[in-house]
Amino acid sequence: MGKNKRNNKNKNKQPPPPAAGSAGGGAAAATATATGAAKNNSNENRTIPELSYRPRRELNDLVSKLLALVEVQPENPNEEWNQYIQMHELLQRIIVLEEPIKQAVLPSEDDTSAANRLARVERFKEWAESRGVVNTAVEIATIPGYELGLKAIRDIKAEEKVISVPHHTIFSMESLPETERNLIDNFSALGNFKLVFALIIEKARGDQSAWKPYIDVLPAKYNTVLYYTPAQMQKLRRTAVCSVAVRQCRLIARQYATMYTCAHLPAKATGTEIANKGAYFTSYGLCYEVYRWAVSTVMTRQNLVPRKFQVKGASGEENVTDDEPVSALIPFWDMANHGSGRITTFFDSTAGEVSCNAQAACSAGEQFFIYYGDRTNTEFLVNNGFVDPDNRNDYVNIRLGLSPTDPLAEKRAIILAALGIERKATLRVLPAPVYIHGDLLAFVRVFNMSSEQLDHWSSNLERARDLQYIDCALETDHERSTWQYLYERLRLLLAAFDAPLPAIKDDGKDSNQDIELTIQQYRCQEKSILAGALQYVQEHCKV
Ligand SMILES: C[S@@+](CC[C@H](N)C(=O)[O-])C[C@H]1O[C@@H](n2cnc3c(N)ncnc32)[C@H](O)[C@@H]1O
Repeated sequence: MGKNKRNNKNKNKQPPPPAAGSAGGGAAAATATATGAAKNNSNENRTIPELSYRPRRELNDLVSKLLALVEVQPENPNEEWNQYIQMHELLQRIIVLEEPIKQAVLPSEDDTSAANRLARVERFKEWAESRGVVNTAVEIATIPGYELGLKAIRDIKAEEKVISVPHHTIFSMESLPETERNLIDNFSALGNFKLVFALIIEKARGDQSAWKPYIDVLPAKYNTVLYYTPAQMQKLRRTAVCSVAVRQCRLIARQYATMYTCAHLPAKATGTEIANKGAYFTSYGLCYEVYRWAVSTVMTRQNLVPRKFQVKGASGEENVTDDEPVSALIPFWDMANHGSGRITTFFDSTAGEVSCNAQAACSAGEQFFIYYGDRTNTEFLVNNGFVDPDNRNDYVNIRLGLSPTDPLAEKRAIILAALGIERKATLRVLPAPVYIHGDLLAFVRVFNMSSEQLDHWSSNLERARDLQYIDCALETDHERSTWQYLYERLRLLLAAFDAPLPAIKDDGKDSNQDIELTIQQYRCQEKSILAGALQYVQEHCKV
C-alpha cells in the first residue's frame, strides 16, 4: 500500500507503485500441454485444470493479439484510448476462457464479500495472535464506504502503540521455500512484482498455506483501475488521471501476455526468462483474473520492511537485520484505512516488528485510521483505488511540450534544461495558495519568449531560476502572453468537466458504487484545483 515515505533505515518507506520490470522472455522453452486433463501442480494440494484444445487455441490467438496491441506505444491520447478499448475487449474474452483456471485459484466474489470476509476474521485473529501480533485497542469491523477497517474498542490516546506485527508474520517473497523464492528471484522484476508472484504461489497453495487465514480475509475484487469498465474510465477522460490509469492497465496486460506467451507460445517469446516464467504460469494457475487480483492486493496493501530480521539465540546476542527493504504485506495492520495525518508506523529494529502508534486520540467506537503517506489523488486513485477529499498533497499534473516545428525550440530547450525541465514536461497546477508551480510558470514564460528574449536569458543561465518566481521582472507583453497562455490552457482543461455526470444512486456499497463515487470525488477535486488556478491566473491577466 506504500503507506510510509520516510527514507530512514528503521522506518518503513513508501515503495514506488508497481512498474514495468518483468516484460521480456527467455531462451529456454517452457512446455505446455493441452490435453484437457487436469494437471497436479507443484503445490500438490491444488489442481490447476488444463484447458482443452479449442479454448487453448482461441486463448493463444487472443493473447497474441493482446501482446501485439499493447507493445505499440500510443502517440497521443486518442490512440491511447482506442488501444485501451481494444485491450479491454480482448481481456474480457480471455477472462471468460480462463474461468476454469481462475476458479481453481481464486474463489468467487461472493465468497469474499465484506460479510463473508468478516466471518473469517475470528479465525484470522487467532492466527495473528498465535504468530505474535499484539493489539489491545482495535477490532476488525465492516465500515460503510471502506469495506473492512479497524474500530477502537476503547479510548486510544494520541501516540499510544496500537498494533505490532513481528517480522516473521510479515509476508514477502522471503516467506516462500527456497526453490520458489529462487524461481521468483530470477525474474527481472521490481520488488513489488516479486511480492505479486509470491502471493500467487501462496494463494495457489490453498488449504496447505500457512498464510491461509490471512489470505482468506483479503478482498476477492478491488476498486483499482484494473477493474474499471470502459464506461467508468470514460468518465475520467480528459482528466489528468485518465492516461495514468490507462497506462497502468496496459502495463499489467502486457506483463500477463508476456508470461502467457512464455508458457504457451514459447516460440514467440524473447528474452532470458522464458522457462521460469512459463513454468511459473502453468504451475501456479496464473491467468489474467488471478494476476490482476494479486497486483491489486499488492498495490493497495504493500509496504517496505527490512528483508531479514533474526534474533540470534536466547542469550541476548545482537539482533541481525538486513536493511535492504523488501515489498511486504503486513497482516492485521493492513486492515487500517487511510485518514489525513502523519506517518506513525515504523519498523522497530530492536523489537523486530512493525509498530503502529495512534496519530491522534480515538474514542471507543470510532474508526482507527493510519496515514498512508504523501500522495496525490491521482496516485491514490490509480494505486489505492480511492480518493482522499481532504488531501493536502494534491495537485494536477499537466503535460506541456515544445513543438518540434518551433524554430526556436532549441533555444527554449537550453533555458529549460538549465532549470532541470524537459522539452516535454509534466508540470503541476496546485491548490491555494500557490496555484501555479514555479516550473510550470517558468516553462510557459520560456515558451512565450521571442528570439531576442531567449538570447537575453541564455546569455546568463544562472539567472534562469528567477523565471520560476512570480515577481520576476519581465517585459509587460511577455508577462501578459504568459498569463494569457496559462488562462487558455486552464480553460481548456476545465472544459472537460462541462458535461455533468449522471447522479449515482447510493443504494448500498457494492464495488461499482464505490468506483462511481471515487470517480465523482476525483473529478470534483481536480476541477476545484483547476478552477481555483484559473481564477488566480485571471487576476494576473488583468494586471
Ligand atoms: C490496506 S486496505 C485497508 C483495508 C480495506 N478497507 C479492506 O477492506 O481490506 C486499503 C484499501 O482500503 C480502502 N480504503 C483505505 N482508506 C480509504 C479511504 N480513506 N477512503 C476510502 N477507501 C479507503 C481502499 O479500498 C484501499 O485500497
